[in-house]
Amino acid sequence: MTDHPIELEVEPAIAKVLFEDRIELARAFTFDLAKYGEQLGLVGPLEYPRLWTRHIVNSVLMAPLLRPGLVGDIGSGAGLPGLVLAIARPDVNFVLIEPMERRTEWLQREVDALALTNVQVRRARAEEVHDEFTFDQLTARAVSALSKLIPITVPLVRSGGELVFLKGRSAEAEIEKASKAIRKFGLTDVRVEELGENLDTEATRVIRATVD
Ligand SMILES: C[S@@+](CC[C@H](N)C(=O)[O-])C[C@H]1O[C@@H](n2cnc3c(N)ncnc32)[C@H](O)[C@@H]1O
Repeated sequence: MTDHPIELEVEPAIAKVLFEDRIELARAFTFDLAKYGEQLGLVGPLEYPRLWTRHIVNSVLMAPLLRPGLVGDIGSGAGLPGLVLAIARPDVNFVLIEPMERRTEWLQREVDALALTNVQVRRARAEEVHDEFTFDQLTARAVSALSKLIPITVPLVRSGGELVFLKGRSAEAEIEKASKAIRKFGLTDVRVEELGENLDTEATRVIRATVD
C-alpha cells in the first residue's frame, strides 16, 4: 500500500478524556484510518479534517452506555462505532458484523495490529446470522433507517437486551416512521438521548430501545 499524505485533524483534547488509558490504541487506529481509509474506500478525503471529531469521538461517546457482556455492531464498515468502542471498553466483548470483504479484512487487520482480544470479526449480513449470536446490546451507525434496522437486528438480541443506534437529527422522525415495526418486534422504552452535551465536542444522538 502507498502512504496517503495525511492532513489529519489535530487530536481534540476531549479524546484523551474519553479514551483514558486506551488513548494510544485510539491514536494508532485513527492514524491507520487516515493512512489507508481513502485507498480502501472506508472514509472519503473530505472526512480527514474531521476524522477525530466526527467519527472517532462521535463513536466513543457511546462507550458509557455499554454494559459488560456481548455487543454486536452491525455494518461496522471502517470500525465505527464497533472497533472504537472495543478499544475504549476492553471489559466488553464485541462482534463486528460486516458483509463487505475488503472491510472485514481491514477490521481484522486492525484487530490484529492493535492486539485487541475482545473483538471477533464476522463477514455477513445481519440477517444471515440470526441463529448464530445472541447479544446483550447491539449498536449500529449509518446503516439504514430504524424501520429497516429493527427486523434485521431484534432477532440478534436477547430478551431484556438493548438496541443502541447512533442517529442524527432524524431520530424522532425515524421512531415515528418505525411505529409499526416497534410494536411488531416488541420494543419498549424507545427513546432518543443526547450524548456529549456537556463535553467540549459536537453533541450526538442515539436511539435506545429495550427488546422484550
Ligand atoms: C454507510 S456504511 C457505515 C459504516 C460505519 N458504521 C460508519 O458509521 O462509518 C454502512 C455499512 O453497513 C453495511 N451493511 C449494509 N447492510 C448490512 C446488513 N444487512 N448487515 C450488516 N451490515 C450491513 C455496509 O456494508 C456498510 O459497510
